[in-house]
Amino acid sequence: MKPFGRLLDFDNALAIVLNAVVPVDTSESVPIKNLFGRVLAEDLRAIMSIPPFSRAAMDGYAVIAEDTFGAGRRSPKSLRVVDQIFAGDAPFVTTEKGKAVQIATGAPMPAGADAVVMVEETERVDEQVNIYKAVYPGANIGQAGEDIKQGEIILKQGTQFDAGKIGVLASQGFSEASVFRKPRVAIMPTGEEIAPAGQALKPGQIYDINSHTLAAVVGSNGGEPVKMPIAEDKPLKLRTAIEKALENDMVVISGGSSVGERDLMFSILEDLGKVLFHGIQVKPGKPTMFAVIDGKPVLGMPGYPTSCLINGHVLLAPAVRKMARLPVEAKRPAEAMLAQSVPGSVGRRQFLPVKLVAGQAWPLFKESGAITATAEADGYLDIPANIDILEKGETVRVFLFNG
Ligand SMILES: Nc1nc2c(c(=O)[nH]1)N[C@H]1C(S)=C(S)[C@@H](COP(=O)(O)OP(=O)(O)OC[C@H]3O[C@@H](n4cnc5c(N)ncnc54)[C@H](O)[C@@H]3O)O[C@H]1N2
Ligand code: MOO
Repeated sequence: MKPFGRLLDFDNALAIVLNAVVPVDTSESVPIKNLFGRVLAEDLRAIMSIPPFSRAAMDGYAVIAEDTFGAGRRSPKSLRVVDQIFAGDAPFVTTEKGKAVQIATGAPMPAGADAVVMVEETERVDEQVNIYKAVYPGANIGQAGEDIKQGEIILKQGTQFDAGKIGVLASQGFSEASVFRKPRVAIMPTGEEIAPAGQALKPGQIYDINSHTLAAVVGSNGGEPVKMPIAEDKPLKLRTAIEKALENDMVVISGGSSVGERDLMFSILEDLGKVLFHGIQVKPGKPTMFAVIDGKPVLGMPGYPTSCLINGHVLLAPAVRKMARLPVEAKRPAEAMLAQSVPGSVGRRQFLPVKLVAGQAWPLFKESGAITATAEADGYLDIPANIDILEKGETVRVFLFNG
């Protein structure tokens, strides 16, 4: 058994982890339908202006604005309708003074016309149209290049695709983009007592929770979770499993991080590489450890599901985001009133899951082994190490898991 020794404070632990992870620098081409959330690997320039041609922004009549000057409800201007253009038609008709062309929203403007009168402001009488409202030049027209100009950078390297940015890409007729490869994060559960779903439990066994919660954290922060088989707590087996997992960009191990007889992780990691810390002044998550092996980061998470998941949010997620080239998540805390008093954990900074109900924060922590606390939680309180008690009714800041 190996005691922890000196515990590191959380900010230092996070800094060590972030310092050791490197952003991926290889890219791949991904079809547009799979681009949501991906990170663009190069600056993208417009190959065409959008709209590519000036087009009607309203259904109505394309006119020479001057012909409508002075038009009013009681003094309409009458123009001769010479043609009709639908969206998708090639622009061929020309408008001359005294003439109008019936036009649909999105149809190319006929040469000569410089405005569109909305159909609501007109009355059609056979070949004539009465215009009841004057329009200024440019009225109700989407000008060519008004949205995007050919040659300009439309999306910068490092942009994360959301719905709007996918739309900008689509405007150019691009069906794929070059994005950074997702960092592959191997997730390795350990322990004789852990069984995979679908397998009957032997006495003393429980189903694997951590590899699934960690995979969700990795996936939602731009990484690709690579699930490894559950490793037995035997030195040789663990060592071989870790070596295999190191084929990926990062390895996250759950369990065996504490100081029990079978908690072998520290000595194996120290043997394979360098353990940079073991033990953080946080609750939950004290036994968390971090090593670097052949330049690859290896994070050892506590086996307890709540400890593992909370530290997944606060320690693993920022590391994955950095590797995936995503911005540091700007945590916007929501203010709430504490619904129950909470004892501090003197000497350990506490990340306490809470549920928000009508502006009140309800503490949910049960014990480190319970998974339901994090399932019900909207976020967590970040309680400093020197707090003895947080009183009911105090205003607290809740860091939302999806905020
Ligand atoms: N003498 C001490 N004992 C413990 C200390 C300590 O400081 N001194 N720290 C405690 C704290 S705090 C934590 S947290 C746990 C962490 O222990 P380990 O990381 O070594 O994890 P295990 O012992 O392997 O497992 C703990 C618990 O979690 C269950 N588990 C493990 N993996 C999974 C999984 N993939 N899915 C679901 N549940 C899992 C495991 O069965 C155990 O019940 O140590 C305390 N002990
Ligand atoms: O540090 Mo442990 O993770 O409190 O349960």
